[in-house]
Amino acid sequence: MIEVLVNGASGRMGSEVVRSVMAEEGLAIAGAVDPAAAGKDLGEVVGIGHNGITISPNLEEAFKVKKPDVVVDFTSPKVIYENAKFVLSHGVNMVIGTTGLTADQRKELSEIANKSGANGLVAPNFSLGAVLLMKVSAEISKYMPNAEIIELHHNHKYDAPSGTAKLTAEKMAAARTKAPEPDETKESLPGVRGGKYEGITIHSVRLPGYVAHQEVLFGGYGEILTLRHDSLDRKSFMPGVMLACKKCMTVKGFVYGLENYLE
Ligand SMILES: NC(=O)c1ccc[n+]([C@@H]2O[C@H](COP(=O)([O-])OP(=O)(O)OC[C@H]3O[C@@H](n4cnc5c(N)ncnc54)[C@H](O)[C@@H]3O)[C@@H](O)[C@H]2O)c1
Ligand SMILES: O=C(O)C1=N[C@H](C(=O)O)CCC1
Repeated sequence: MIEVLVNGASGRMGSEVVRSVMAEEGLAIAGAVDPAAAGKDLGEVVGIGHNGITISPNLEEAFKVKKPDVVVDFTSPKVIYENAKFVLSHGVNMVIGTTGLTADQRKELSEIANKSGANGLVAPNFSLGAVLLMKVSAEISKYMPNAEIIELHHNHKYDAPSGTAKLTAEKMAAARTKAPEPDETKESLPGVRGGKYEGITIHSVRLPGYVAHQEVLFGGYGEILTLRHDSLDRKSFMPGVMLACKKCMTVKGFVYGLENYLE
């Protein structure tokens, strides 16, 4: 049995992960951390009834109770780097869904993991559809380098652009064989054209009602190709998270993107 600790256990994603781990063959809950629900019964917090597991206030306290095989982290861009340093330096495998780690931070975490022997995955999106959207977008970029990304999320999201939009743009820019043509527009309202990653414009929409959605628009000679993915429910991320909890036990190293565990 793989023992999983869920960090951010009372959050939107964390509570879904707790319920999924409990239902998943081969996985068990080793512990849960969330300062917002510390001292409370985990089962009651995630809505499945009393289960006798008390939520810890931080990782240090949780590791004193039981050191897990894997930590799954869905917390906040504000705390993820410190969380990951703690977990990986203790030689514990880590599945990171929290967005906001920079390339430099991922490199440092990889070095810490290599030293301690821990494995890890950073995946800005665990839904299969979103991973496929990124893969196909990179392929299309070889032929249609002029592209814009529109990502649409709920209004409680902390960061912009989304981690998914950033990884999509990175993959597209890396796959391109020619530079996109610049547009001739001058903004009369600052920011109205969105942000740019290597010539790819990213627009971030935040509205109540959305979960997680992304469009990639490619412009060509008299034609437009539009791709769209919609996560309509946080359940869409759960098969990917469950797979990652299992794969990180055996796949060596610290990797970026769920595709590393699919291929
Ligand atoms: N990779 C994916 O597929 C995916 C999917 C959805 C969300 N996300 C990302 O996951 C993160 C969390 O999203 P959410 O919607 O669940 O947020 P949320 O605000 O609902 O939940 C975050 C939880 O973390 C807790 N927390 C804050 N600081 C903590 C700390 N130091 N230690 C432990 N817990 C702490 C909060 O109390 C809260 O309960 C965001 O970065 C979001 O972008 C990724
Ligand atoms: O709800 C969020 O926040 C999400 N964040 C991810 C991102 O930033 O890419 C994607 C899934 C939902």
